[in-house]
Amino acid sequence: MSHIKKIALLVNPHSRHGLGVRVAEHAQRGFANRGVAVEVLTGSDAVDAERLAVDACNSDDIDAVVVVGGDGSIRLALDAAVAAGGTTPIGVIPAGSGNDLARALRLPIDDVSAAVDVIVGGGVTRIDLGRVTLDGGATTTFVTVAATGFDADVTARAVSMRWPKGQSRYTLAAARELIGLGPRRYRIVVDGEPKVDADVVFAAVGNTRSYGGGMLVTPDASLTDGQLDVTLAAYQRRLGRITIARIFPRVFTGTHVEHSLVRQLRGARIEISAEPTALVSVDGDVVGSLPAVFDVLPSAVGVLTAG
Ligand SMILES: Nc1ncnc2c1ncn2[C@@H]1O[C@H](COP(=O)(O)OP(=O)(O)OP(=O)(O)O)[C@@H](O)[C@H]1O
Repeated sequence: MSHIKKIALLVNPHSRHGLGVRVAEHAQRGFANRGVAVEVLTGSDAVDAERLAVDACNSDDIDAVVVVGGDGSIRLALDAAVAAGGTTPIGVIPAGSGNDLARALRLPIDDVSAAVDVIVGGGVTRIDLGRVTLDGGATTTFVTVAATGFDADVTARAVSMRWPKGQSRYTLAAARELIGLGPRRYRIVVDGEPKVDADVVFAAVGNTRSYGGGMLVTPDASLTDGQLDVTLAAYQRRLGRITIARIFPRVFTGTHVEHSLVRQLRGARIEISAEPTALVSVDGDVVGSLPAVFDVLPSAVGVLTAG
């Protein structure tokens, strides 16, 4: 018998341009059919949604907080679970644009009934969270990938575009950002050891393998290893734009890491600075700029997964 008897369903009505509401109705029927009681929570904004999620995690009669939304909403619920002591498991009904956490955990995407089955099954995997500390001390957690430099510039541009949808939005945004591409001197320290002092195009710090809807930027990252994976691309003045234009599409398959200008690092604490500075985005939201420290909160929270 499942121990999931009552859930709080945290719905982001704005995820994937409003799709979240319909997905939530479908999920509610699924839970009702399986005898699980549902309390629907819809915040008036992201801050209100996180407050509701913390209250639900602290409530004795809620067995899990289930998110209907994308990675931004999931991060909000995971933060709430950590704030409430990290014992309430988080379920995921994917309804975002990217759904990269769901991909990493092999959760059903575009199959609400199957996602409900996973949640009712009650299996829990404890996962790591990433954390960014910006200059001045402000912190933000992330669940998928923190991007800096060219790929944060691409993210910033892509999220501001209404068209096209899906991965082609990133390709178009990348083409536009290539026009103004220049080198930045990056210094990267991994677990106290200086590793990089070079002209770099981008450095991404991954908790999951993919971001942006399956782009395998840190293809060997694991949610359960207590480490963060870094992928960076060196800048070569002569080859700059052409090389990046060649490397970038290979991110979709993860084969970019085989290119001689691309390097991978792994550690629990990554310090990155750049001259000139570069944007930092986490889970697809721009949060500030370098310098920043990226570290891991190992096994911080439980997510409902199959088996
Ligand atoms: N009730 C709410 N009202 C307004 N904003 C919300 C609410 N709940 C969550 N949000 C915010 O909306 C943003 C986007 O939501 P979400 O990640 O669910 O969808 P998405 O952007 O379509 O998907 P993805 O992150 O996979 O690209 C997140 O940053 C999240 O914090």
